[in-house]
Amino acid sequence: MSKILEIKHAGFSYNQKEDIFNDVNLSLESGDVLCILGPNGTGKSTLIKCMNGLLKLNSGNILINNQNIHSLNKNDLAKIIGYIPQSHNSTFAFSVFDVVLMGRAPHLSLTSVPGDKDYKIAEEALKSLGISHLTDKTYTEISGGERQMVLIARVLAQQPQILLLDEPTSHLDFGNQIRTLDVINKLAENGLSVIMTSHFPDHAFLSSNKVAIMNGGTIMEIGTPESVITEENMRRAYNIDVKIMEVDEHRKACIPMPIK
Ligand SMILES: Nc1ncnc2c1ncn2[C@@H]1O[C@H](COP(=O)(O)OP(=O)(O)OP(=O)(O)O)[C@@H](O)[C@H]1O
Repeated sequence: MSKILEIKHAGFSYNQKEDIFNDVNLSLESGDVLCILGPNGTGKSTLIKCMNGLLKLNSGNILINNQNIHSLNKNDLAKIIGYIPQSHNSTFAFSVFDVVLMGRAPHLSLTSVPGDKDYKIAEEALKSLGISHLTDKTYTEISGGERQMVLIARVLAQQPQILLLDEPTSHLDFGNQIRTLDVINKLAENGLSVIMTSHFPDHAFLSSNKVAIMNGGTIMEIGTPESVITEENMRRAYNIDVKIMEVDEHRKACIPMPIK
């Protein structure tokens, strides 16, 4: 299968002195869900920002559909890549529906306005996440978790080929975390490629076919969830003991053990 995204020997530094990461290599095919785990401050969000073209690598390349990311203009990139940052504040009192409808912007020309098709796509995005009841609410007056769901709806309305999600479940209640992972799984079944960062190895077991652990300035391990989320790798990455348990024949769970 052809690679939709490829990162080759990527290195990045904010100040040209200390590298945040070096020699990062990974690739994504249509329908892949890659979960990036790793301790705080190891560069997961920075790498996601490089994949979105917001930051420029110091070394190496990022290819989107075999084209260098920096050869694509902003609008073309927005048609291919949807991105939800770790935190997002809006000071404008848009309605939830308008926020979701804004996801259609890359598909409209400078002079056109959203049409019936765009309205329908925005409605469907809200419905697929079970949040149609928020449609007429004011975005600045809903909870942090509700806002996170609305941003996911907006990025779904954008209909990208690649979805970059920086800790997509961080503000969500237990049920909405699992429902969001389920939506991600369904989108991937339809060919969307997803890269998400997470602090929950179990979320990778639930929704990913690839896992990478960022640690010590590079990708420490990459592969299937079963091969990467091991007791030894979790100890190396997080310096804690975990037990990997079989929930059933298709599912494992990562249980943290008390610190002795
Ligand atoms: N704008 C910036 N300027 C300078 N340094 C930064 C900037 N943003 C992040 N850093 C530094 O880069 C390193 C990696 O940060 P990053 O946010 O990518 O880590 P992370 O793995 O996503 O962390 P977390 O799991 O805590 O969200 C950290 O040491 C951080 O302090």
